[in-house]
Order: sequence, then structure tokens, then C-alpha cells
Amino acid sequence: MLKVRDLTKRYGETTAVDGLSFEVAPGRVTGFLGPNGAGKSTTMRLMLGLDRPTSGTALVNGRPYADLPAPAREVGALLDASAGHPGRTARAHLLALARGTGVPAARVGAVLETVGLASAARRRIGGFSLGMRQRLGIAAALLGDPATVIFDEPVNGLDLDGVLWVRRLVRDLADEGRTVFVSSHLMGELQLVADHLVVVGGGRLVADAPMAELIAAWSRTHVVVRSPDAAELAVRLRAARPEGAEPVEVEPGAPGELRVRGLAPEAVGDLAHAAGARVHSLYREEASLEQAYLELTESTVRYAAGQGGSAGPDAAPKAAAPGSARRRWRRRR
Ligand SMILES: Nc1ncnc2c1ncn2[C@@H]1O[C@H](COP(=O)(O)OP(=O)(O)OP(=O)(O)O)[C@@H](O)[C@H]1O
Repeated sequence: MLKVRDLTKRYGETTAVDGLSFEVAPGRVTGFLGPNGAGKSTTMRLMLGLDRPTSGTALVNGRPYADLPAPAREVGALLDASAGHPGRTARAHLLALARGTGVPAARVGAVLETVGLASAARRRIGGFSLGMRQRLGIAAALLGDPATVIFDEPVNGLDLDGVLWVRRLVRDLADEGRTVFVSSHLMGELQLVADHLVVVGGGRLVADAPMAELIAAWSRTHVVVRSPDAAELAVRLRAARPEGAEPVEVEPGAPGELRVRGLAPEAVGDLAHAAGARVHSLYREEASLEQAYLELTESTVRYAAGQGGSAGPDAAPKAAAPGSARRRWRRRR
């Protein structure tokens, strides 16, 4: 179980984490989603006591990491796959870690088996591919058989087999009742493995909800209509009130184009006909989740890029992302 409350971390002028609060529950995979520089690694480092928060708290099983009596048994992490002396064998590396953390040496063979590195146990880490290093990092995280695992971008650099293996592993770990917290900057990746998502942008919380709820909120389809009479048609469409449905939303797209939510293509066509508006094309478009997520976090990225990081609680916009996906998300909550 992981819990952060009002967590803030500043590095000089840069606010890497800006008042984050959320919880990560056991028995499910929680995805930690955000573009590069959103503050994911910093949050994970704070959870693991590798850095001190400027303010707020990060707790593992109700305690700061530094106060855990047997940390290796409570939480294991993959933060940086390049860890480990290149001249050491995989087995020697894990044995040293086991000794340093009070974990029985017998666990080394077990975790090498789990991550598929048993046959490479006596090879030097220096000769490992990125995928093998990633597996070794995961082996190290699992050494203490911890109830909570934290994986920072675990599929980075993996080939397809490796990616499929990580997906299976995180699912199995959650099914065993563990708390599983996995970061990625790719919505598509987390969509395949996570039951719940915590989304950050510019160090701030953008969303914290079950995956199914976010998919429902973010993947609303819309109808695209192109018409030389778009202005008149927009007035007519906005006035439509389909019974029992949400109000119709009409946003301008490219010149002469409208993007309509809340009406089927047939209804848009009928209303255009009734209004005497010419229609040159009409089709339904599915918004991809990746698109919605990028829209949600886009303004926070631009803000951070333009300001060298958010400059403080008053300087940053209150709503993390004022894009239309953000408005839709908030309205549906
Ligand atoms: N030790 C540090 N000193 C100064 N700035 C830092 C430090 N660590 C992180 N930052 C800054 O804090 C912000 C958040 O970085 P962080 O690495 O946590 O983001 P992230 O979401 O994990 O992105 P990425 O996937 O690119 O690592 C960035 O602007 C980064 O440059």
C-alpha cells in the first residue's frame, strides 16, 4: 500500500512534484501515467526514501520508507536498469543485494528463475542486453518477496517477448494480492496492464480513476461534418436537445469543419437537411485514448517547458489541463 499526501519536491526553480495526493491499493495494477518530465520518477524516488520531499509525505504501508523495519520485504523497486557493477555476474550482484538487505541467499535462484535469467546467472552484467538488465532489475526488486512493487518504465528497451513478459508478470503480482505501481509515458502500454490509473502532468494530479472509467470518459466518439454553411449548421446543432442525452457539443475543427459530440451521424445529417445546410462530408471518428491523454497533459508540459518548470503553487494554472478532454472528464465526474 502506497500513499502520498500533498507531496511537493522542488529542485531550485523547478517544481518536479507539485502537491500530489493519491493512494495505490493492493491487488491491482496501478498505472502511473504522464509525459516525460511530469514528475513520475521523482515521486517514486520520494516513495523509496531516495530523496526528501520539500513538503508533504510519501508512505509505504503507513510509514515513511526510512522507518520501515524490513524495507526489502515491504517494497521492491525497479528505477534504473543500469544498476549493478558490469564486472559482476548476475548471481553475484543479487547475492550482494540479498546480503545487504537481510534476504536469504536462496531467494537469488528463485528470482533469477522468475525473470528468466537462470541460464545467464553466471554471466557478467557488462555483457547484458538492455532487456536482460531490465529483467535483472526486476529480479532485484522481487528479491525480498515484497508486498509492494514499484516499476519505473519497466518495458523501456524491451523487445516484444520482454514486453509481453512484463505485462504477464505485473498481472500475476497483482493477482497474488501485491500492490503494483507501474509508470509509463505511454497510455497504450498502461491500457493493456493497468486496472487503475494515476495521471500526472507538470508535477500535478490530472486524474486518479479506474481504467474502465477513464476509457469511458476519454474515448467518446464524435461526428465530423464538413459544410460550406458550417456557421449556420453549428447554431442548429447546438440547439438540438436529444431526449435523455447529454447536451450536444459542437466545436470548430479545420475551416468549414465541425466536430459534434452527443449526436449520431444520421441525426447530424437530418438536422443539416432541415436547416438547408450543404454537407460535403460526414463521418464518425473515434478519439484514441492516447490522443485524449496527450490533450489532458499537453498544457502542463507546455507550461513547464515555457517556465523552466512550474514556479510555485500560485504561478501554475489551477486546472492542470484546460483542454476539452479535461473539461469532459471533469463534467462526467
Ligand atoms: N535531481 C534533479 N535536479 C534537478 N531537476 C530535477 C531532478 N530530478 C528531476 N528533475 C526535474 O524534475 C522534473 C520531473 O522529472 P522526473 O524525472 O520526475 O519526470 P518523469 O515523469 O519521471 O519523466 P521521465 O520519464 O522523463 O523521467 C523534470 O523537469 C526534471 O528535469
